[in-house]
Amino acid sequence: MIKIAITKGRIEKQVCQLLQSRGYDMDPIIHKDRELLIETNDGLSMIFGKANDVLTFLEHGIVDIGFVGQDTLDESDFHDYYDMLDLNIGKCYFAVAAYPEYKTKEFHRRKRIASKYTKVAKEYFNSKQEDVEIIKLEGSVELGPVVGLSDAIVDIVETGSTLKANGLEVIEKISDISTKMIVNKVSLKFKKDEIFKMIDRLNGEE
Ligand SMILES: Nc1ncnc2c1ncn2[C@@H]1O[C@H](COP(=O)(O)OP(=O)(O)OP(=O)(O)O)[C@@H](O)[C@H]1O
Ligand SMILES: O=P(O)(O)OC[C@H]1O[C@H](OP(=O)(O)OP(=O)(O)O)[C@H](O)[C@@H]1O
Repeated sequence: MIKIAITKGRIEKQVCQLLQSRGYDMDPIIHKDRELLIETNDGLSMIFGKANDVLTFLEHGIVDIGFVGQDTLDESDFHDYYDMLDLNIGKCYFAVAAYPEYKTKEFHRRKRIASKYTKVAKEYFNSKQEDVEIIKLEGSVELGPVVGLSDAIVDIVETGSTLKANGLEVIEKISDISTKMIVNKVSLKFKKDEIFKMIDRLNGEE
């Protein structure tokens, strides 16, 4: 049996649809109610959790495979996994965003940057050799500039409509995000054939 953790929320449905389109029996998932662990008829055991918890389950060997966004991987300090496949879904990107005047404004103090992804934000501004103050927000990060808490934000942009609705714009794109299939290193040793079979199926090669 292959044990899988799928990130709940936005990408959950797309991952399940992809598995279904590649011939996996997703009926037990489609008809699930509030259950968090489901076993399918073709030997998959699936749990659904918050993005960071998917990494925790994989790190502790509870699951063999995780389906998780690159954003979560970028923000995490855990790197001891194999990044096996880009599913090409859940596509969006990290960007610095602010009011248009940010580009021409002169700052006589450290800029304040709000983000849910403080590690990504820190690394980005470090790479620019800019010393900024990073302020952690848990969500609705666009509020940072709107309420005057920060000069800019580092956040996920998909359609850009949240930025637009709040008068903000992309100042600079940082990096692309999509959903990845990651694998526990020990699992790849002991369940190599099953895992590669799944990769082939997801690649449409079987
Ligand atoms: N517009 C988007 N905003 C945020 N995440 C997106 C977007 N589009 C795709 N994603 C991907 O979906 C994943 C899950 O996002 P989702 O918003 O469902 O959960 P979350 O980030 O844990 O937020 P919440 O705390 O609201 O549950 C993200 O990690 C990212 O990889
Ligand atoms: O470019 P868009 O298509 O508008 O998508 C981007 C928005 O979606 C995400 O927020 P989410 O809805 O997950 O809520 P949150 O801000 O509370 O995390 C992200 O943080 C942006 O706010």
